[in-house]
Amino acid sequence: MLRIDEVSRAYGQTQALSSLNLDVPAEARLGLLGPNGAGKTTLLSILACELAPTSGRVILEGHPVATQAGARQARRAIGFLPQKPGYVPSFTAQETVEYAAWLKGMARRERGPAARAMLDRVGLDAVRGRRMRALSDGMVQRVGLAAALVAQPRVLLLDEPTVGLDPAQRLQFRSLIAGLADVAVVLSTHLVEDVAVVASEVVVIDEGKVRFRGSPEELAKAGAVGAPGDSPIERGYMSVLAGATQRVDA
Ligand SMILES: Nc1ncnc2c1ncn2[C@@H]1O[C@H](COP(=O)(O)OP(=O)(O)OP(=O)(O)O)[C@@H](O)[C@H]1O
Repeated sequence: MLRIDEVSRAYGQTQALSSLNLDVPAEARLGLLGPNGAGKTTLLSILACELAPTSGRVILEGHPVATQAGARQARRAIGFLPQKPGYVPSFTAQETVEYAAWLKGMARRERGPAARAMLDRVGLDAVRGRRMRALSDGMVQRVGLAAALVAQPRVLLLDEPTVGLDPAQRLQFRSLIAGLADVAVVLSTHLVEDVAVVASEVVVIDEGKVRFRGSPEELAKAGAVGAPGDSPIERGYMSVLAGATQRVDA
């Protein structure tokens, strides 16, 4: 479905990603775990075709995304909820999602009904006329999800979507993601619990490289005796970061 091939990205002297390979199969549920600065946002922005790699290729449904026009086209197949999306505070929830539909090139007559249907799907039908500035953080995040899904993408990329949400909002958002069908999902997070609920496969990245790829159960098994952490998965994650375990078959 979506694949990156030997992708590197530098910002000046900082090497954010180094020769990274990753494939996202159709209907994948991929949790991307990594500490602050690991390269998660850079990786998702490249997968979303919003940021060009310094070297390497992005391949969508078998076709390399080689030009700016190609990237624009690819973005229609990809829904992206960035870590810090910018919204117009005076727009209503409905207008925000319709605007996203316009950016995706949807026809005028389709935008209103599609936005309404998507806001309904994320449980916000009752507040679709409310302005963005009057919504709670959890609601804003769900509007962002509706906007990312409005053009029915085949891949959905979510960059740390539960940061800043309270525990109830986090649970609600996670169960929304877990319930999505017909779309491949890549969710980046540094919260191990997000992965446990949402992902059937986990990729751990650190210092711009893939350190581990496997199921949440395999990550749990990777926990070294005495590793820090509150759960088996967290102990596995900490062990991978400490270099005690390495399993990459990405
Ligand atoms: N625009 C930029 N200019 C310079 N350096 C950058 C830029 N964006 C990211 N970096 C650096 O690249 C590295 C990877 O950053 P990135 O934001 O991709 O990591 P991350 O895993 O998403 O981190 P976080 O969990 O803190 O969001 C870090 O060292 C970061 O400081």
